[in-house]
Amino acid sequence: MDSIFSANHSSISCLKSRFLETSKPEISTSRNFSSSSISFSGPTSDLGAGFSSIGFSRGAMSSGNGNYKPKIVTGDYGYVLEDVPHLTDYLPDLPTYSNPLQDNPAYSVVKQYFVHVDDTVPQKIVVHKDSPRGIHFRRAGPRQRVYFESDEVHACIVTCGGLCPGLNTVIREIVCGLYHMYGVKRILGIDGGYRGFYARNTIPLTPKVVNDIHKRGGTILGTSRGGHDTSKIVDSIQDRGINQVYIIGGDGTQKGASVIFEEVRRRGLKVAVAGIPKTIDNDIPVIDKSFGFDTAVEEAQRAINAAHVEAESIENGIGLVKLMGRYSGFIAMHATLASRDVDCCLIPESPFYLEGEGGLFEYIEKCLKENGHMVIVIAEGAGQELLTETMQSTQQDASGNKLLQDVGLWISQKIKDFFAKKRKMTINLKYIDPTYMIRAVPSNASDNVYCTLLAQSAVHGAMAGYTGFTSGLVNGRQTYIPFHRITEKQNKVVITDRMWARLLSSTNQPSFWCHKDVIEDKKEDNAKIKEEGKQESLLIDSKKQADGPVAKKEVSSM
Ligand SMILES: Nc1ncnc2c1ncn2[C@@H]1O[C@H](COP(=O)(O)OP(=O)(O)O)[C@@H](O)[C@H]1O
Ligand SMILES: O=P(O)(O)OC[C@H]1O[C@](O)(COP(=O)(O)O)[C@@H](O)[C@@H]1O
Ligand SMILES: [Mg+2]
Repeated sequence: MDSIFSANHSSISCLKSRFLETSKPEISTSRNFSSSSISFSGPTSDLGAGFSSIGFSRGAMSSGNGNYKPKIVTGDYGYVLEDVPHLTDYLPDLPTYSNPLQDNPAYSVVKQYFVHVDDTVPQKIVVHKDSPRGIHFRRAGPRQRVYFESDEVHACIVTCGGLCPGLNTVIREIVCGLYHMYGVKRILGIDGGYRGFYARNTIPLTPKVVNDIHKRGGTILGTSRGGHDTSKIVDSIQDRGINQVYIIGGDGTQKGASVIFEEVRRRGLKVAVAGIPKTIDNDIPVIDKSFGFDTAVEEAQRAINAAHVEAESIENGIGLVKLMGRYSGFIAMHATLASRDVDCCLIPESPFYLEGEGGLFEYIEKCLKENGHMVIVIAEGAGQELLTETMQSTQQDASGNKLLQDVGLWISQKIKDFFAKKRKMTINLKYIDPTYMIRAVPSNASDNVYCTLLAQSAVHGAMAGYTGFTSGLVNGRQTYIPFHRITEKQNKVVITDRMWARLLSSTNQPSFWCHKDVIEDKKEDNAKIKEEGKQESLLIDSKKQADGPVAKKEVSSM
């Protein structure tokens, strides 16, 4: 549990009711439809027996989360479900329909068509005998009852932010999923990212239109940064009569999706807002990994191979490859681990230094002496703190992301200068920058399968009336994750984790860490783990307090 979680006792609303997905949700919570301070409690159809829900407020919400109060359900043994919003949270009287998948010949052999409403997926799977069961997310998949009739649905899809392999596959599978599984015929593509909602024409999408697009890189819808104007976007959604919005994009995009959801809810619209997380940098938290990441790592191998061939063919050859990773070095780390030809991997999370004992130059010299060549992989965000003040950029892109200087060029120059001036040694450095090549390719086979699952999960979720969620893989299972969990922080390589140790032992590079730093960091980690444990018990205690005698009576009357 995050330390920024703080219980808000006044917003606690108890809800105990046996769930039956076949029945219309019973609403037993207080709701305030006109204001944004709704105390969210899930539709009873989505709560398992014996669980209760509790409204929580976050002390520090990331931008785009407005007044949203996380929807928390607690159970025995420290079980916590971070649930996603549902349309019935603010539109309690929505009718339900039986899921058309029941009549779909493709699914007729499936033993169990529908995901059990009680199915949730744990965030932590490594546990001890006495560990509380911890945080869970709702399992994704088709539900027995849906909240939209097929011909009522008017869906739209938008792609935002930087490119990533697999965008077209996700678009294709949303269209085909809606069309073939749910009989939805009206699907629009929004042209060129968020601003396309109000500044461009739309693109009608059918299975025929999207049939072959997964074989192409990029996004057939186009993308952009900036241009998020919430009221214009929601006006456009309302004016066009759109009632399902599929938003594919990274952390910035999901923040944008979160404020769209807030505005839709404030206006009381029957519009499901579903996110599909996209990030080549793999910097979105909670999920196992992002789609396109494997493809990018695979594509990076080509650049690393080229660097290796160049380096080993010439005396004192150094092959330097710059890979993407603004704040997170996952691509560089995985590409290095996959390649085995890399002697040094530099990422934003692991500060390094150039000169002196244990520094980069000393290590390069050692590699050249021992092997006659070496390969270095550097993530674009690595070593930014080493650039001189004049080199450090204050510029931002249209979305407000910091624009980085080319660390690859900078470090190439530094290495050349050092060996020429200080060692009077001739080195041959070849700098390869495949940045855009690794994200402009079509997704590989495993990413295609992953994209399909993410897209279909999003479709099942929206049809089932869930909203304000991102579809994501958690411990190998498809889940629905509330937006705030995706946007509140960035996923980063933890250099005190075993994965980074594996990398260090594979490259034999220096850690650039002194013993004291390691101890300090471990202390910090332990303190964090303790704090997390404390927060989880706090959540459960306040839940028990909130239940009190009234809740007990409700339980016994079930
Ligand atoms: N805090 C935010 N609130 C609303 N919209 C945002 C926010 N941050 C980014 N966006 C919008 O999301 C879109 C994509 O963001 P960007 O950071 O460029 O890419 P990514 O989603 O891949 O991280 C842009 O159109 C941007 O305007
Ligand atoms: O030149 P662009 O399109 O701004 O993209 C460059 C940036 O995009 C990224 O791939 C990440 O982009 P997103 O945040 O859109 O996922 C970074 O690694 C890189 O710095
Ligand atoms: Mg981003």
